[in-house]
Amino acid sequence: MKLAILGYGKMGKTVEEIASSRNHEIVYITSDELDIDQLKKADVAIDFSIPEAAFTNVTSCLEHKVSIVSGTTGWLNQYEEAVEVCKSESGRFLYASNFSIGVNVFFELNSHLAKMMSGLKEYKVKLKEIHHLEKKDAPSGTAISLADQIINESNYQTWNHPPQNDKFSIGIEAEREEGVFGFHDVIYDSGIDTISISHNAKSRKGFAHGAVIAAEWILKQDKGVYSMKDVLQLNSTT
Ligand SMILES: NC(=O)C1=CN([C@@H]2O[C@H](COP(=O)(O)OP(=O)(O)OC[C@H]3O[C@@H](n4cnc5c(N)ncnc54)[C@H](OP(=O)(O)O)[C@@H]3O)[C@@H](O)[C@H]2O)C=CC1
Ligand SMILES: O=C(O)C1=N[C@H](C(=O)O)C[C@H](O)C1
Repeated sequence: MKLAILGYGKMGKTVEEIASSRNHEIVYITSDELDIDQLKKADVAIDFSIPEAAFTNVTSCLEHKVSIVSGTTGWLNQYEEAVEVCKSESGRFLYASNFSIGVNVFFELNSHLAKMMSGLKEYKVKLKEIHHLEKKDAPSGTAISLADQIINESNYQTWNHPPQNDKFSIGIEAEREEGVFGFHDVIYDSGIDTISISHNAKSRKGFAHGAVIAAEWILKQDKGVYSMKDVLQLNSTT
């Protein structure tokens, strides 16, 4: 495939490495405002940029008939608007807060566990994420996805960062530590015991690999808005 990389930072460079190893042609790389003539050389673009640029990058791709896979976090207040642009432009758009296969398995576990725990009122859930010092947004997009999944399966109504003392809110703690690629912990605590599930990324390769797989996959699909669940077709028990 002919690939454009939007955002040539830590993730953009890892995407370049993985895409090249899978023999894809990288036709455009930018860390700045889009050059539309360059962008139009691509079949598909992968965006790992910054929260302030993601919406424009996504919608510009859709308007110029370039399929778009975005992993940038911190811009989801504009996600529904991007979905509308995708529909009106008859484009192909896939967003994921986390592209790694391991985290997508973890998402399935999280939903299943939330459903099991929803009747056990003695447990209170909280989330913890740890990332490297350069991360711009907090809490992480993945932590927000985990919280939204729990809300869908339980009586929790919202999430808070930093955590608040509210029984209907899921507290999310975010720590920043040098060299951490991405750690997420879902913790159910009672007076008797603690149950927790966690995911720890050992590098950025899993995120980039998932994004390249998603880009390969989306080019075979009809117009539409997709998620990693569509790509991976994980066999969920929920
Ligand atoms: N969904 C997932 O699986 C994952 C998502 N992420 C998310 O991806 C994003 C990027 O992460 P990361 O690579 O670590 O961050 P970096 O800060 O290393 O990279 C971001 C890059 O975007 C560039 N940029 C700035 N403005 C634009 C623009 N208008 N168009 C395109 N690029 C631009 C920056 O350039 P400059 O430095 O010159 O400003 C920088 O090179 C974050 O939101 C992060 O949370 C990260 C890992 C996995
Ligand atoms: O910024 C990062 O590094 C990461 N961001 C994503 C997020 O916000 O969830 C995914 C991953 O945890 C790494």
